[in-house]
Amino acid sequence: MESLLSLLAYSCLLLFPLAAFLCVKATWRSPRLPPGPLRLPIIGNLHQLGEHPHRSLRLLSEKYGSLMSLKLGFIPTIIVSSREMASEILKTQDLIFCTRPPLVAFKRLSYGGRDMGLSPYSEQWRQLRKISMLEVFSAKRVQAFQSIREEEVNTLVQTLLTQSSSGPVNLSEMSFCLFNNITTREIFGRRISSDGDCTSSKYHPLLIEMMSLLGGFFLGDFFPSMEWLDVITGTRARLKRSFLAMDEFLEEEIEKHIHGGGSPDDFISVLVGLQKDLSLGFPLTRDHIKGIAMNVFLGGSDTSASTLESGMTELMRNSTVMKKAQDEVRGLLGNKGKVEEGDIQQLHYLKLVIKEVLRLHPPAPLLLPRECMQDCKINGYNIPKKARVYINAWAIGRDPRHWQDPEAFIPERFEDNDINFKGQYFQFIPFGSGRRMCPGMSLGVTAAELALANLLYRFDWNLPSGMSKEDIDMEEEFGLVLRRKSPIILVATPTSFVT
Ligand code: HEM
Repeated sequence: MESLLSLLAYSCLLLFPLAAFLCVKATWRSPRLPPGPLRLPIIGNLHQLGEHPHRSLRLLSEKYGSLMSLKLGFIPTIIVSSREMASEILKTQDLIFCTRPPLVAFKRLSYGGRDMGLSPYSEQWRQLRKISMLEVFSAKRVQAFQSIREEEVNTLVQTLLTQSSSGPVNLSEMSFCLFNNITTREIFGRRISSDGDCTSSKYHPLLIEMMSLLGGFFLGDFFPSMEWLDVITGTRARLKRSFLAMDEFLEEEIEKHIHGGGSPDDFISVLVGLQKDLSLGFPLTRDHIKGIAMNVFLGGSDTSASTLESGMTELMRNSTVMKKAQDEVRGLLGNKGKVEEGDIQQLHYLKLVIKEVLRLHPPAPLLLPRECMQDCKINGYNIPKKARVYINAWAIGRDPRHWQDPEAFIPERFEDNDINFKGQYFQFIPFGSGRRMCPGMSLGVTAAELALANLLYRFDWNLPSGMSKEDIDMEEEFGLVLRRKSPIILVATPTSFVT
């Protein structure tokens, strides 16, 4: 009986994407579109809008305008694809839009609203964000982790030296491994895998599974009255299983820290220490600590890995840019042997390359969803309370009204202007903006810059034999975080600078 119900539920699920696709297509072609924002009677979720929702949504927005209003299941949903509208939502009316929707996975992974990244806006959330910004994500803490980043990048280089002699290397996997280790050392004071290899760690598949669940499809998110279907399809059980495995791991780590383990600077030590601080204004519970640790674990690895992976991919396609970036770092460092963080400030072109990577390949293409807290108007359009809001940073970064030759990889476009990704230039918002802006920006960018600089300084890079740059697969796989569909496999040749 149970398997029959599962079969029925899965058949329904298979029909949803089709229904969504047909509905979008049908309305798209309709000559009788209502004036104002487009209303599409669609069923399903963003993932059903085609394989690359950010791409499909851009096509739709080019046709119908920079603010689209959809009905996803029973949920009014707004998609914003212009700099002006993004500024309106993330700056002018940020207070109305700074909450997260109560998605099934968000509720579970936030410990029922006790974390920072996935919880709704509340006075308690405000306090938690304030404390985290001061104690966990501060410039002082970024500085304190310098040696972790340098050691881990050095481990990557050593792994590359060993593996490069026996053929092409999987740089996507290595980059994921690098940031996984940096992140876990920052949180727990220890890496969770052996040197250069994270695929053998039991937490590697867990992290992948959790990321997939975070960006995954739960019927309850679109048809709240049909949440029971997620039980039948098994997605709820999957979520519960992964959450409990992660929770057990976090519990063990916190216990170790309480009994003197970890390192004094790691996030868990800092948060456990803060529990004794009576001036916080609210009790910092173990669930809060686990919630923040979970945020960093999930938000810190994939995003930075995606930046490095996209960066190397673009450089392989653009040999002039690659040469210019390599000349810069090699010219500056000479025979020093390795790039350290103190050198990065002088690598101006490398910084432009990272900006261009984040413009064309923002690791979170639709940011994280927001929810409208009260009825309001955006540029004359009525937005209902509880509407779910996605900001298409991917499309905004490619908007021809603000970027010349937007699809081309040209780091020089950032040369003679102040445009940066710190949330003031709404044509370029890979980290979001406003109250919910990414707090890990400096941690992520500093590590990605250091890793890229070392890869360019210490190795020459080529495609595997028989492959030309036109063969590089630029397909991106959609999830909460953007990753390449095929890993980037390259031949690394150590230079004489390597020690
Ligand atoms: C290149 C690297 C990264 C990118 C592109 C990135 C991007 C983002 C984006 C787009 C958001 C949503 C912002 C919004 O809703 O307006 C976000 C939120 C967040 N990120 Fe990052 N991120 C990166 C690295 C990191 C790192 C390294 C950490 C932790 C160490 C981190 C932790 C978080 C957290 C906790 C939030 C939730 C903030 C909140 O809701 O208050 N991120 N990130």
